[in-house]
Amino acid sequence: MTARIIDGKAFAANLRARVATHAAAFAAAAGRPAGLAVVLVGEDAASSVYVRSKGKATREAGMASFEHRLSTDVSQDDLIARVEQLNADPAVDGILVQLPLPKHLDSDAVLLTIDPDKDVDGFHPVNAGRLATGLPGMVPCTPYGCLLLLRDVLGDLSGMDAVVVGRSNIVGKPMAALLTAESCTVTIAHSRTRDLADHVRRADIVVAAVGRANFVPGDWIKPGATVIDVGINRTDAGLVGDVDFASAKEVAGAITPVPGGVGPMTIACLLRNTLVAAYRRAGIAFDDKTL
Ligand SMILES: Nc1nc(=O)c2c([nH]1)NC[C@@H]1CN(c3ccc(C(=O)N[C@@H](CCC(=O)O)C(=O)O)cc3)C=[N+]21
Repeated sequence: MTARIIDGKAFAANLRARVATHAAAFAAAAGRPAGLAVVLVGEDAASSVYVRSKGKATREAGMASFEHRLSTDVSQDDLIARVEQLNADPAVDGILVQLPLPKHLDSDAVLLTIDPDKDVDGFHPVNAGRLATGLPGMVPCTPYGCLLLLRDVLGDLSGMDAVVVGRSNIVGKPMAALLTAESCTVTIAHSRTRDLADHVRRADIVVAAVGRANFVPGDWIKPGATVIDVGINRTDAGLVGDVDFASAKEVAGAITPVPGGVGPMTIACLLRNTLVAAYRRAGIAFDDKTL
């Protein structure tokens, strides 16, 4: 059996087009476009490219993009002052502080400063708590993008066995919370998990987010399972995921490629979250389940 390759790039393009339609309606209703502010500290080349492509996607969706570039040696106080300025700015609906930050900065303290209702990354502990308790809030972009792909492939996820490999606050933990809310039976596996292969072999859904190239081999995958690969690892062989794609695609029912899988969904969901934040802040009704 050879797996269906899940086209995250096409799905994300479709989602961005739908966001653009709603963003135009928002601008007409609110008398201003939805706005996303991205704060980039330092000159890291990869981050710079990434921030530029986010700005482009934001404008293409009919939203305002505000880029704030700060010097590598910016002080903690000055960075926090910048975030507070964006919290107070009525034209800004979403704030994203590009991670990782230079080592002299305390990213937890910076993330705590972001107004939770403008926290389009969903990284603020208030949003983690809202997600864990089923309250409306901002959901982290990458796990939400994974969920949209899973629903598209599988429909109702209720009762399925899911394994999330990786327990980060950015992907693993919120992914597990989302799958639990979909009534999956969720296992969170990590570097200390015993008999990891056995856990993965039981899973109808495998989400790999460990940050290690080709970490999950095909012979761990249950035949027909749906495999979502969150990893983006730069190797001599190019960009590869956390799943060994060549062997896994021979066993899985469906699998995301790297690149072209989860990555493009992350950006599309960032735009989606910015629109949701804009509607909530403006007090205009919007059914965010349609996005
Ligand atoms: N506050 C914050 N929020 C983030 O969401 C955030 C961040 N910081 N720091 C960096 C990481 C990385 N990240 C990616 C998003 C999309 C692709 C993406 O679209 N990748 C494409 C192309 C990859 C390529 O060719 O380089 C793909 O997978 O097909 C990659 C990486 C978001 N991040």
